[in-house]
Amino acid sequence: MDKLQIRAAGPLTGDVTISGAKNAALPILMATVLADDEMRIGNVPALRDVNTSCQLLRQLGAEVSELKQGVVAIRPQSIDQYVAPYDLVKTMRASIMILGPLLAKFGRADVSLPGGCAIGARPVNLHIHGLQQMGADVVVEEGYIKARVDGRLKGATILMDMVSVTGTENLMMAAALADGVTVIENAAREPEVVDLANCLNAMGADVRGAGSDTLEIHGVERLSGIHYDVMPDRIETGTYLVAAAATRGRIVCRRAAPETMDAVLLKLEEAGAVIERGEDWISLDMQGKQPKAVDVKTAPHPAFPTDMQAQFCALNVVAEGVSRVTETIFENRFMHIPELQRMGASVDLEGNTAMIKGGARLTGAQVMATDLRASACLVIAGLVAEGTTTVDRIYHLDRGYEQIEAKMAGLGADVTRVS
Ligand SMILES: CC(=O)N[C@H]1[C@@H](OP(=O)(O)OP(=O)(O)OC[C@H]2O[C@@H](n3ccc(=O)[nH]c3=O)[C@H](O)[C@@H]2O)O[C@H](CO)[C@@H](O)[C@@H]1O
Ligand SMILES: C=C(OP(=O)(O)O)C(=O)O
Repeated sequence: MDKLQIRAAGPLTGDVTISGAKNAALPILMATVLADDEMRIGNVPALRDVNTSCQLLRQLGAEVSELKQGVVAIRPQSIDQYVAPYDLVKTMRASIMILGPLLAKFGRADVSLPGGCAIGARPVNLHIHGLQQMGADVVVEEGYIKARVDGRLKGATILMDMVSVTGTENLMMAAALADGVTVIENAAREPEVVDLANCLNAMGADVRGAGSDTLEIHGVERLSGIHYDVMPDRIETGTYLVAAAATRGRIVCRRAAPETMDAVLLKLEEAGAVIERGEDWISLDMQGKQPKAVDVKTAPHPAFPTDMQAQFCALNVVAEGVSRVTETIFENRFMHIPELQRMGASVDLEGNTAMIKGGARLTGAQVMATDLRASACLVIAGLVAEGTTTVDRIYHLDRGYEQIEAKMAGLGADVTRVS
């Protein structure tokens, strides 16, 4: 199993090119099922989850090209299977987003229940309930969600009990081909939801209100194949910016989407970073100074994203001062804390809050990645620790960071992959 070895190499400096967003690419790949002809998706990151999605589409019978220079072509016309099996779904929770498109287009879908994962239980009751409100017959049997509808789904008014990103996306995709108008209230406002809505609209859908908490989707009878480029990854961008801040560095993120990152950029400024931004770039300069500790509380967009919480824990551990990091989205998203403690971090966990005493002198250790962003947190800690840090189980990292060693090397970091 691959591991990453990290040795401190001073402040990160230079330019890094940001990849397409995992969390936008995955729903958009699932949305290709809805099209009547070929879809070409660009700016697709070469990630394990993207491979899994392509494998899933192939399993359904779609013709899927190899990913070349960020472009994948998908011909959904040959789909003749409607089952997302456990073996694929267990490796990628986002597979649940095949449920809405398959059901809307073909009237049937059997999708394995994703089950819990390291960061929490992550139920999918809101996805199921919304489809039932649109007239689907849904049962959970033998570990599978089995959904059927005779003819088209029907437009409905759906109030989401909680803000759910993939829940909103699943129902938006289903509603795109439904008969009538669907209103989704308390919808997620994440930029990736907007990117999916833009893609659907370019295919001929009529989705209104994306980016607000109320979506109105006027169902259409057919959607066509188009070329669509996925938005830049705001979490990857944030991760490199935090890594630069922790090492007192100075970097520029190219092909980024600054307008999607307000909460994170504000926190970095509070930590003492000088941030500048253009249309598609963000620069960060710590001017050689130690970062200041910042309090963080995660919440749905536009508040601070849970997918950046672990990276800010690493920053706060080496920053000046004390901080509180509160996680409100997932019940078990502090698996990185015990690993940071093994490297010398001073952190007390009290319920959903980490109380962090900054200024730690971290030392390299063997640590275990338990989920995607926890892995990124440990890489950042390794960049400032004395000695060698070995991060095990980096298959988590490969779900979300394209060519992390090469990108880190381009910024002067000493990060190598060992088998
Ligand atoms: C592929 C993708 O886009 N993943 C992102 C997506 O995950 P995902 O869409 O799975 O996360 P949700 O927004 O659905 O989860 C938010 C909260 O709602 C709860 N919930 C959700 C659905 C449901 O049916 N019932 C329920 O109770 C969850 O357990 C969680 O506590 O949004 C998360 C929150 O920003 C991010 O961390 C993930 O990176
Ligand atoms: C939790 C994440 O992803 P997923 O929903 O795919 O597990 C993430 O991107 O941090």
